[in-house]
Amino acid sequence: MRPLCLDEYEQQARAKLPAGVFDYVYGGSDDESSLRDARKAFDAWWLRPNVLVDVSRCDTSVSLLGTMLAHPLVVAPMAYQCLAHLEGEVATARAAGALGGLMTVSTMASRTLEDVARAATGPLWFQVYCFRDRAVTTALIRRAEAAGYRALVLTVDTPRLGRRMRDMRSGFGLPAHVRAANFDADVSQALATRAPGESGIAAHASRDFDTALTWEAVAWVRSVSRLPVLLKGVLTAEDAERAVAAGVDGLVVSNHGGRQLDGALPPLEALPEVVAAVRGRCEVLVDGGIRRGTDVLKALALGAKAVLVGRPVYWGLAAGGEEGVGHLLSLLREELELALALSGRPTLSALDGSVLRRRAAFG
Ligand SMILES: Cc1cc2nc3c(=O)[nH]c(=O)nc-3n(C[C@H](O)[C@H](O)[C@H](O)COP(=O)(O)O)c2cc1C
Ligand SMILES: CC(C)CC(=O)C(=O)O
Repeated sequence: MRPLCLDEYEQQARAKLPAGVFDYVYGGSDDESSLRDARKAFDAWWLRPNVLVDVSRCDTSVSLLGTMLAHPLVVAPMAYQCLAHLEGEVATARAAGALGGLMTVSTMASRTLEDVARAATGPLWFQVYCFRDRAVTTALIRRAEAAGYRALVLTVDTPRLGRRMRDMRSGFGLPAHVRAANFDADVSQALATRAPGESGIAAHASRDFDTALTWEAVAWVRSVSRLPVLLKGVLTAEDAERAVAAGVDGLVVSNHGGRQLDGALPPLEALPEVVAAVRGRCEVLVDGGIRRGTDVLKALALGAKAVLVGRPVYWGLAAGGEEGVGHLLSLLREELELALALSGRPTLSALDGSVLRRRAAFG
């Protein structure tokens, strides 16, 4: 039977993918406590529905940085999607666009950013990792501009890679048929499978990622491109304040899916302080642990304009390629629409703190 919810896609993917690939996607860093807590944070809120509201039509559409979208479910940037399906990011882009949504394409995609743009049926953002060699980053940004990407998402929580023990144990790296498609072959060689004990992903990151990244990089990215810039990986009011002062167009409240600093607070928990600090001066999005329509509803009620969905998209891709991602995203969109109806809030703009009650008062 076709999966009925996102977690059922995870089960299918677990059965289908090689164990090392499943672990790379599923896993977090160290003890994986941030990975678990991201989910638990949603349970800290109950919903307060209003009844006898006309919910015969519920509207999930939203405008993000000037682009109208049919729903607020943005595909998170995720590397190496050919690990899950031969078409990789191209299949994901087609599925996201068909449903009227937006996809963020990773610097470390396994299809070239131009291939993804050619196949895409909807808007794309380009996720930027800053490399030690700024010329490499500049060249990627120029290519993204030429290919029609609409914004740059600068990931700021990965100056060094978190210690992902699953990948170390399996000696995880890219199999021969998957490559870092935006780069020359030497990068894919650095990423190749290793002996158990060492991760190829970590080896590559420590070779090429800029460990000296500071706020200067934000000004630099803004100076090299006229595209809107979002920062991904902000978790505090003080960093949000600095980001706004630096002129960013958006923030993604994120702890990188629990794959970087283990013990970092759940993004949902960080969201209110970031929203309060931003005071409407830029867009605020959130990711981490979104698995149900009611999770999306809670994130929006706490002030996010949209959410990014990570691992579930990988599971949809593994289970059924473009069709799998399309069905998975439509399940989540339908769950969100039903959650709006049953909470008596027929539009996203009707969502605010009044739909939430902190569960700490319970037991
Ligand atoms: C397999 C995998 C690859 C990822 N690759 C990237 C990446 O290339 N760039 C990036 O900024 N974030 C990357 N992330 C983090 C996601 O963009 C996102 O922050 C996180 O997965 C959200 O949590 P969720 O998986 O619970 O939805 C990756 C996550 C996973 C699971
Ligand atoms: C290339 C990797 C650093 C991609 C990533 O961000 C991740 O695996 O979490």
